[in-house]
Parts: sequence; C-alpha cells; structure tokens
Amino acid sequence: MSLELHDVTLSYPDGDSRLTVLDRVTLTVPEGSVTAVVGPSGSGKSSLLAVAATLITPDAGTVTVAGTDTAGLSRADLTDLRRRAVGIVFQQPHLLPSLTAAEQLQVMAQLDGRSPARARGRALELLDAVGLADQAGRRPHQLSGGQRQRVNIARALMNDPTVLLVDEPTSALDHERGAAVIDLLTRLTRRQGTATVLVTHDPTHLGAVDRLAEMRDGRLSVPTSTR
Ligand SMILES: Nc1ncnc2c1ncn2[C@@H]1O[C@H](COP(=O)(O)OP(=O)(O)OP(=O)(O)O)[C@@H](O)[C@H]1O
Repeated sequence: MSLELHDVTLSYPDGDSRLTVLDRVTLTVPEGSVTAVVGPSGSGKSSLLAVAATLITPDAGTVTVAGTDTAGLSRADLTDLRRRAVGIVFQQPHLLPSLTAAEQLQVMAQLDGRSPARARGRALELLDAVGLADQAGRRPHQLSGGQRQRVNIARALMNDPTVLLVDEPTSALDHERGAAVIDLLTRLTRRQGTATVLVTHDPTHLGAVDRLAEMRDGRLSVPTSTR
C-alpha cells in the first residue's frame, strides 16, 4: 500500500476551543488505483490532502507514504520524501507564464538534479501521455483551460511519484472537459501505478474511479468499490 492514514486527527484553534477538521480518519490507497473523496465544502477534504502530502502534521494518528512512516521525520526528510514520492495537482494549474508546456515540466526534473536532456525526454513523453505532444512549445496563454490542467497533471508526474494527490481538478472546466480530465487521471494512475486520491465536491464524472469515500464533518466513510 502506497498511502496509509491510520486514525488521523487534526484540529485548528477556534476561539477558546479547537475545531476538529479530521476525526480519526483511516484510509488505505493501493498502488494503481484512484480513490475519490467527495463531501461538502468545509468537510475537511483539502485538510486530508495536506496531511497526506505531509504538508501538515496531524495531532494524532499515523501517515505512511511509500512505506515510510512520517512520524518524527525532520522537515528536511519530509521535504525529501515529498520530492521523491508525492505528486500534487492543485485546483488551479499555476503555470509560469513565460515557459512553454515542456519547460514547465523540465523545470521540475532539473530542480531534482536530472540532466536537461533526460528532463526534456521525460517531459515530452508525459505531454504525449496527456495528449499534448503537439502543444509542447506553447505557453500557458496559448492553451485552453483543459489543456493547462493536463500540463498541470503531467508536471505532477515528472518525479514519478508513488502517491498522487489531486484537489478539485475539474472546478475550472466545463462538464465535458472535466470528465476528460478524470478519465485521464484514471488512465495515468493505472499506467504509472500511483496511489491516487482525488478530492472533489462534484460527484459527477466519477464513473471511472476505483473507490469512493465520503467526508462529512471530518469523518471519512470507508471507501466502497465502484467496480
Ligand atoms: N489554517 C486553518 N485554520 C483554521 N481553520 C481552518 C484552517 N484551514 C481550514 N480550516 C477549517 O477547517 C475546515 C475544513 O477545511 P477544508 O479546507 O479541509 O475543507 P474542504 O472540504 O476542502 O472545503 P472546500 O470544498 O470548500 O475546499 C473548515 O471549517 C475550514 O474553515
């Protein structure tokens, strides 16, 4: 299992008391499968992703990423684990305006110490995988919203992550493009063998995912198989 959260609790200060945002959440995500987490606004979905990404340390419980128990790791070790094993797709692509689609991806690998030639090769391979082989030289303003989101997804896969965390990838897209993005994420998950968590408040287009769980007031239902 590539991502395991066990009995995770997270709270924030709220006046004199604390607001519990994650309440004993347990989730195991097998490699090569997509677990979708749905739930209303404010139910704790983004907090769940932040904990799984090791960006926030929970009050209690364990988070195991790619076989590594994250409890007690130093900040430097957490950063290293994230760089090696975690890909994150945020709601908004946040692409750099002056870079081409290929360069957006290459930057990631060069930061990681790969040679420019290898980074370029991998970038073109991934752009091809997301159906953008012929758009590699375009800058963000020359791409559609759906194409920008596909560059965003390809970029998150540049370091060959074990765990892929995706936050509301369809919120800026129309129905058809949203469905295409979910379909793409599912295909890439199987192909790359990632353990993927997809958070959304929109339960449409989820036909292709493997398991579905619901977040309500910080409690996560046990994921049920959709196939
Ligand atoms: N840094 C913080 N400090 C205090 N409270 C916070 C903080 N971050 C989130 N919250 C609160 O935690 C709860 C869960 O927020 P979270 O963003 O995880 O929900 P969500 O399900 O992702 O919502 P949305 O679908 O609107 O993005 C909300 O009540 C929110 O106000």
